[in-house]
Amino acid sequence: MDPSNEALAPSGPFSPAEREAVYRAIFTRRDVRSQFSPQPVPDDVLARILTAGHHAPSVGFMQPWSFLVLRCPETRRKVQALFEEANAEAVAMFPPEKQAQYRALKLEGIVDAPVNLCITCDPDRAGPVVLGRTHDMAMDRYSTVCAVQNIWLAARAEGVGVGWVSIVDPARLREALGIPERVVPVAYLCLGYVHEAYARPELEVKGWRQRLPPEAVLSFDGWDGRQPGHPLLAAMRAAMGDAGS
Ligand SMILES: Cc1cc2c(cc1C)N(C[C@H](O)[C@H](O)[C@H](O)COP(=O)(O)O)c1[nH]c(=O)[nH]c(=O)c1N2
Repeated sequence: MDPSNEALAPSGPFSPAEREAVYRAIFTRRDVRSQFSPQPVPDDVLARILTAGHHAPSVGFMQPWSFLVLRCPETRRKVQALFEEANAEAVAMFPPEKQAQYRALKLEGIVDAPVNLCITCDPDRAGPVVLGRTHDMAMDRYSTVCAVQNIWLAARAEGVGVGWVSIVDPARLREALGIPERVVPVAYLCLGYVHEAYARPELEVKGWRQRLPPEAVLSFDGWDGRQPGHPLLAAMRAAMGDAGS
């Protein structure tokens, strides 16, 4: 018998209530920009959230992430200034008729949120040849994003909102935080307790963009395999209706 079999543990479905809780976290998770309470996020709560991140899947079990916890107001003000600069460039990239709407959006909560996280990816964490990264070097970044998603969902369950800010020049962010050249800043997140949040994405509420219907994202047996009458589409539509977001 394979001795590693002894490490197996039962892995059946969750109870209905547990399953509901997981889906509730998924469907009520929001990108938060404006509703942060200044109430500090205690270390034990942050530890649970970060541990969820550290238990994400990763290519070759590489665990390429680092979690930089940023509480110092001065550091966050520096990043806020980087955002302001990048955002002024960003607005000019949109068609003229979208620029006023873009300007009216609040796209970060860097100093409003009591804690920020910068989540980085170290491509050298597990040596030059990594199981599973042999044919696509981007797999380490994808793994880091899995950690981000775990953090986002765990935070939701804790009543902590998360906002991802990507309107920052990555090289300047690296410099501001003393991140080595080889390390990639993947995500900059603002975290804080929230007492209310949008039921649907804020960009949808504010008319920027709508959630796509299932037929826009589903195909069968290849890229072009559209099947408009497929029962999976109707079932997904119903599930999206139940999710209400
Ligand atoms: C990689 C990445 C990067 C960003 C985002 C998300 C992700 C995944 N989002 C949040 C984004 O706008 C939001 O997720 C969608 O609008 C959907 O809304 P919910 O997350 O469902 O609330 C985001 N939001 C924002 O206000 N400023 C930003 O710079 C970014 N950047």
